[in-house]
Amino acid sequence: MTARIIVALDYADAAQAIHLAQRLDPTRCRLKVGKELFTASGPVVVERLQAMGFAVFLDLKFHDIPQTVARASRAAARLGVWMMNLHASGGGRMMAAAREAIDQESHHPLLIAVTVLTSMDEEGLREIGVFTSPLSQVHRLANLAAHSGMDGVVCSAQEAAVLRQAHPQLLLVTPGIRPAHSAADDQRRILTPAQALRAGADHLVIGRPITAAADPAGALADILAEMDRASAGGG
Ligand SMILES: O=C(O)c1cc(=O)[nH]c(=O)n1[C@@H]1O[C@H](COP(=O)(O)O)[C@@H](O)[C@H]1O
Repeated sequence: MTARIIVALDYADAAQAIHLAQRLDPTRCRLKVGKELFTASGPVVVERLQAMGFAVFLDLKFHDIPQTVARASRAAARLGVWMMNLHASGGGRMMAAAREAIDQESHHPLLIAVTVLTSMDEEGLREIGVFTSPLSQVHRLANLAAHSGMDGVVCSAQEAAVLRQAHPQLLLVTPGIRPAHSAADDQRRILTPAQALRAGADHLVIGRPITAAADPAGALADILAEMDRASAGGG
């Protein structure tokens, strides 16, 4: 159960991210460095977190022409990160180019494709010309990701059960996780940690419910306990 949680370090600078990391235990969670923190602090923050013993998910969601994404993916692999991601909607050629670039490196991060962002709903998809449900769009992009050599996909836990059946080999990384009674914030497709686990999620990305808590380590411990209960058949 332990390292299934990835804590999203959505901070404005390295000092705040390191401060939070110092309150967490690398045997009990992994950490995610996303666009805000990486843009502000660069690779140094990734290196510092790794030196503290944390496995790092570099969440830059690459989406560009195949050559640009391939070269960016190679740079991410050279940083030694555990996991990295790109947008499946960048297409099969883009994903395959990233796969090929990473395979040529000595260190191979897990390469994960984002399907439909958890902040999107059916109306949000319509706005961008996608006239189908989030579930069917997630399904379509997960199929493409699987055929393009991805190790896994990012999806909402609401879609995890269907994808678990269709793609037993794919890692399912699920943000949009909210313990019961916590605020949804800008997320639209959410589930609790226990529900996500039961749906077949491998890794749960959790930000504000941990980082905005008065006691982040305590909030993480509570979520891990809920997951333990769920996997024991309760919760
Ligand atoms: O790739 C991601 O990690 C991601 C994909 C997605 O569809 N939805 C999503 O929320 N995320 C990330 O997961 C984290 C969720 O944070 P909280 O909403 O604070 O738990 C943020 O860092 C998002 O960037």
